[in-house]
Amino acid sequence: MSIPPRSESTSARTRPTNNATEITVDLGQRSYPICIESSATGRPDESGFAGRLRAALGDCTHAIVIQDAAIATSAGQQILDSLAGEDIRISEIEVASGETSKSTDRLAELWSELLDCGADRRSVVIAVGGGVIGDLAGFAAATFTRGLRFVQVPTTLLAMVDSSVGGKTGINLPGGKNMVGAFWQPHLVWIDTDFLATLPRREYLSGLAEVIKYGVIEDAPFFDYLETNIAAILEREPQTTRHAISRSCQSKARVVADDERETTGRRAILNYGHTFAHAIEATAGYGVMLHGEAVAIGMQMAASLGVDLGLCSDELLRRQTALIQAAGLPRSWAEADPAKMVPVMAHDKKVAHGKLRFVLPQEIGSVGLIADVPQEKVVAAIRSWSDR
Ligand SMILES: O=C(O)C(=O)C[C@@H](O)[C@H](O)[C@H](O)COP(=O)(O)O
Repeated sequence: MSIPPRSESTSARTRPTNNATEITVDLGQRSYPICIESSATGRPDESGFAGRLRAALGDCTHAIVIQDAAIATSAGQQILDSLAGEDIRISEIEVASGETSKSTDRLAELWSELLDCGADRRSVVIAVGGGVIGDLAGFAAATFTRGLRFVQVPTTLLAMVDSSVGGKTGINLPGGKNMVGAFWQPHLVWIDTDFLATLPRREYLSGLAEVIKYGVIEDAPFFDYLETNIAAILEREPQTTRHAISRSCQSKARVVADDERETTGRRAILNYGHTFAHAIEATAGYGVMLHGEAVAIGMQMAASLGVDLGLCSDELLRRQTALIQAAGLPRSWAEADPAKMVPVMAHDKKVAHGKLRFVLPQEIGSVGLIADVPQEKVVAAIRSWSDR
C-alpha cells in the first residue's frame, strides 16, 4: 500500500512569539496549540501556563493535575504554582513512574480517583509527566463520563516531541503495547524546555530516537541537521535542542492534521520502527527497555529489512546507524528472539485483513507501508540486530 503524500492544504502553522514558539495542530474545531516555552510558568500574561489554559478552555473551574510521582516536587509544583492565583479548584493525583503504570489496574484506580475528586465534564485533566502519564491520563480523560477536557504538559523529551501531540492515548495489555486506547486530542500542549535540565540522561537519549525518526520518515533536511548538530543536542544546548523539539512537533502536527485517526495510511509513518519496538518492549517486559531505546533498535531492524527487500540503500542504513550511535542509543538487543517477537508483532495495529504491514524506509525523508513481507526476512532483520 502506498502512503498518501503530505497534503498541500495541511501544514503545521508556526508562530514565534517573544521567547516562545507556537505550533497549531490543525484539526478544524479540535485544533489546538503546542506552546514551546522556556520556564514561563506562572506569568500572568497570555504566554504563561495559566493564561494559556484560560485561552484554551475559557470556563475552567476545576483542574485535576495527574502527575508522575517522581517529579511531583518540580514540574508538577510549577504547574500548581502557576494556577494558584486562579479561581480554579485543584485536585492532585500521583501516578508511579514507569511503563507498568499503563495497566488496566492503574486505569481502574484512576477512574475511582476521578470520581472521588468530583470530576465532571467541565473539569480539565492536566497530565504532567512523560509518555506513560500522558497516555494513561489521556485515556482516563477520554473515557471518564465519556470525555473530560485534557491538557498535556510533557516533561520528558520523548513526550515533548511525540506522545503529547496527536491524541493517541491508551494502556498496555500483557501481550501488546497500547492495545486499548482512544484518539482523544488535548486542548493544549504546554512544553517548557527547562524541564529537560533535570531529565536523567537515559530518558533524554530515549527521546532522541523519536527525533531521529522524523528525519527518516519525512524531513530529510532535518536528518542532515541532526547529523551536524547531534553533539550540541546531547549537551542540551538550548537553541539547538529547542529547534529539534520544534521541528519534531511540526512534523508530528503535519502528519496528524493529514490523517488524525490513521485511516488513510499517512499517520502510519509515525510508526516507523515501532512494529519491532513494541515487540521488543513486550518480550523484554514493560519498563525493562525504555520506549525510545526499543524504537532505536526497531528502526535498525526496519532499515535492515528495507535493504534486504531492495527498498532502500545500504547508505541509508549506514547513516541511520551512525546517527543512532552518535546519539548514544542502542542499535541492537542481544536477547532479541524472533520466536518470541514475531507472535507479538501479529497484534500490531497496522495489521489489515490479517496481514502485517511494515513502515520501511525508501530514502532519508521518505518511507512506505509495505505488506506481504516474507516472514523469513522479518526473522533475518531481527537476527541482524541481535547478534552483534
Ligand atoms: O502518533 C502516532 O501515530 C505514532 O505512531 C507515534 C508513536 O511514536 C507512538 O509511540 C505511538 O503511541 C504508537 O502508537 P501505536 O498505535 O503503534 O500504539
